[in-house]
Amino acid sequence: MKAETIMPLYSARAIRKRVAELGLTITENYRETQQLTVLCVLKGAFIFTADLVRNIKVPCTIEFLRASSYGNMTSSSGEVFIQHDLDISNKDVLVIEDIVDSGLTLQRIIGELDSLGPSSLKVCALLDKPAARRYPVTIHYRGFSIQNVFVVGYGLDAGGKYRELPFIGMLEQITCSS
Ligand SMILES: O=P(O)(O)OC[C@H]1O[C@H](OP(=O)(O)OP(=O)(O)O)[C@H](O)[C@@H]1O
Ligand code: HPA
Ligand SMILES: [Mg+2]
Repeated sequence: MKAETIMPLYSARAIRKRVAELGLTITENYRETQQLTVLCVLKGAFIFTADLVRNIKVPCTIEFLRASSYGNMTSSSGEVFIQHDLDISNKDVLVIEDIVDSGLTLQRIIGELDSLGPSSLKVCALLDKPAARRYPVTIHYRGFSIQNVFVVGYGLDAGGKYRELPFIGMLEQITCSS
């Protein structure tokens, strides 16, 4: 029998502190911008985006894009399903991701958004897993760099579970004798 445990990695307090720092840096870098388009990548980035935008002191328009490739698995299916109804022509766009793992999702999103003619396109990711990267991508604002482990909480899921946790933890599967 398999059971799951979660080993805490970043507490709610540590996340709050880092999100505030990111907000300050982003505010500084966009201080001349009239209206920043913040693009939340659903579902994983919904909590991070909600917290981050309250730390960005520049007028924002919040938009959403749906990207999915993991489904119920802990490794990428290799295909990314993307859905949106964006009009970002001539807009300053900041893409918000919860995690960049293989890089496939972000690479596909950037390809799609580039074709829509934004005036600038940058990426903010809470978590970066550089050891897992297979598709090169640029992350302009990074919360934490983590090892090659599967993490959950603060928006991140495993098969749809654990998004609601206020902290980020490593998912561990243990085999129990029954
Ligand atoms: O760098 P990659 O290997 O592509 O992995 C990163 C992507 O995978 C997760 O999305 P997922 O497909 O699980 O959808 P979800 O956000 O709805 O959970 C995560 O939220 C990122 O968007
Ligand atoms: O480590 C992860 N956790 C949750 N979702 C993910 N999607 C890519 N990597 C991860
Ligand atoms: Mg997921």
